[in-house]
Amino acid sequence: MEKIIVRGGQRLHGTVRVEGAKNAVLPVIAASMLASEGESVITDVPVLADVYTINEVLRNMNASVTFTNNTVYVDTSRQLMTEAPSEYVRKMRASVLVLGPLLARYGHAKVAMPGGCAIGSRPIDLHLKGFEAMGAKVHVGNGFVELEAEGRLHGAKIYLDMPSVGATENIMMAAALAEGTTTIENCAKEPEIVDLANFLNKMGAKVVGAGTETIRIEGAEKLHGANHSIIPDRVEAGTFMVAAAITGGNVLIENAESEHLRSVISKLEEMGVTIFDEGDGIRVLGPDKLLATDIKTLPHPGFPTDMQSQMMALMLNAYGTSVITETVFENRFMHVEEFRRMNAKMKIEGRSVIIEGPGDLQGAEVAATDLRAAAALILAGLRADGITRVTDLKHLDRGYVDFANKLSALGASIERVDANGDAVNPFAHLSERPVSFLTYLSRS
Ligand SMILES: CC(=O)N[C@H]1[C@@H](OP(=O)(O)OP(=O)(O)OC[C@H]2O[C@@H](n3ccc(=O)[nH]c3=O)[C@H](O)[C@@H]2O)O[C@H](CO)[C@@H](O)[C@@H]1O
Ligand SMILES: C=C(OP(=O)(O)O)C(=O)O
Repeated sequence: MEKIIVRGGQRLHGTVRVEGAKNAVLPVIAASMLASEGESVITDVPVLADVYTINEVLRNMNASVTFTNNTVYVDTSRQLMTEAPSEYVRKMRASVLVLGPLLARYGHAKVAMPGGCAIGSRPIDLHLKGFEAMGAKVHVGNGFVELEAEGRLHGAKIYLDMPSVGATENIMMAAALAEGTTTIENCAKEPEIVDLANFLNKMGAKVVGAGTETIRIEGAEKLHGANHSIIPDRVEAGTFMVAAAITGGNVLIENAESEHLRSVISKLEEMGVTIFDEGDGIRVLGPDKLLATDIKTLPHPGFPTDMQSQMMALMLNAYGTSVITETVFENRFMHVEEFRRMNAKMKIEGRSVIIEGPGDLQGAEVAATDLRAAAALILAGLRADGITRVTDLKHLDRGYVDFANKLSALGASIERVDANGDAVNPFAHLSERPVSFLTYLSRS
């Protein structure tokens, strides 16, 4: 089994560049299926396992998809199949984002029902209620969800019980080809929602209000392919901010957008970290002594759940009592047990974790429980005494491009090795060799 081996104690310094956002590119590639003519050219695409998975989903439905040089070319002008291949859908929950585009374009869509995962049960009831309001019939059974509509979907007024990112995206995509106007109230306001709305508008849709709590979409009769570049990954940027902070380092994070990271920046500043905009990025200076703080995860612009475990690694090294409250996912504390293997002192109380710091973190063999936990354990290893070995790297590769090498370039003592202890770089030339990457992932 592959491992990342980290020797703690190096201060990070230098420059790192963040990639396009995973959580923006997946819905954008799904949305490209709405085009009945022309090619979509999507740039600044990160070379991630999830991108290969969504590309395979589309290819298996008869779309033409090419991924090279961080650019995805999608042509969906020929007739698509409306059932997504379960083999790939099961690898990634974001595959449910094909439902909205297929339903709107063909009046039919079928995918394997996504199950729960390591961070919670993750139902899709809000997506389905939205489709029903627009005229679709929903059948759930035998492990599948199937949607049918006679003729075009119609516009509807939809109120989301909670501002779900995926439901907002799916409904927005379906509404882009529906007859009439759809409003989504109490919708998600994440930067990735705005990026998707911008792409839809380039395809000929009329979407207004993205980034606020009400989005209005006037349906178009047809949409065409468009060129679009993906926004920077705010979670990758936040992860490198924590890497600089936890090691008392000095790192310039290029291509990071501070407007998307307000809540993270504010909490890091409370902990004593110095942060300022520089050029097209953010400079982060870690203090000698980190201070405790509290965070509560919330929908944007609140503190992102996708940064919760990385902040936990930081708080383990901060002076005082820190409390993390997770309100978005009911089960996103699996990494606590792994941190305990590293001698972390923390207590789970309901949806909160109480951390007494600074602990005396020691290197240990730990397993990634989800993709952000993978990064968080590596971050903890950067500061721990001795050697940390992190396994289950398939999670990491879903969301971080070349994480170990990027940290190594900043001065970390880190390497990725295979079962024989030989160095590996799974990302070398990947964009030219998607199939071998998928093979690699299924092995790791
Ligand atoms: C690919 C992608 O963009 N993933 C992100 C997206 O996931 P995702 O879109 O799955 O997250 P949601 O915003 O939908 O989920 C938020 C909460 O709403 C609940 N819920 C959601 C839909 C629904 O129909 N019913 C329901 O109850 C979920 O169980 C969860 O408790 O937003 C999450 C919250 O910021 C991030 O952690 C994920 O990284
Ligand atoms: C939870 C995440 O992603 P996904 O919704 O794709 O599982 C994440 O990016 O941290």
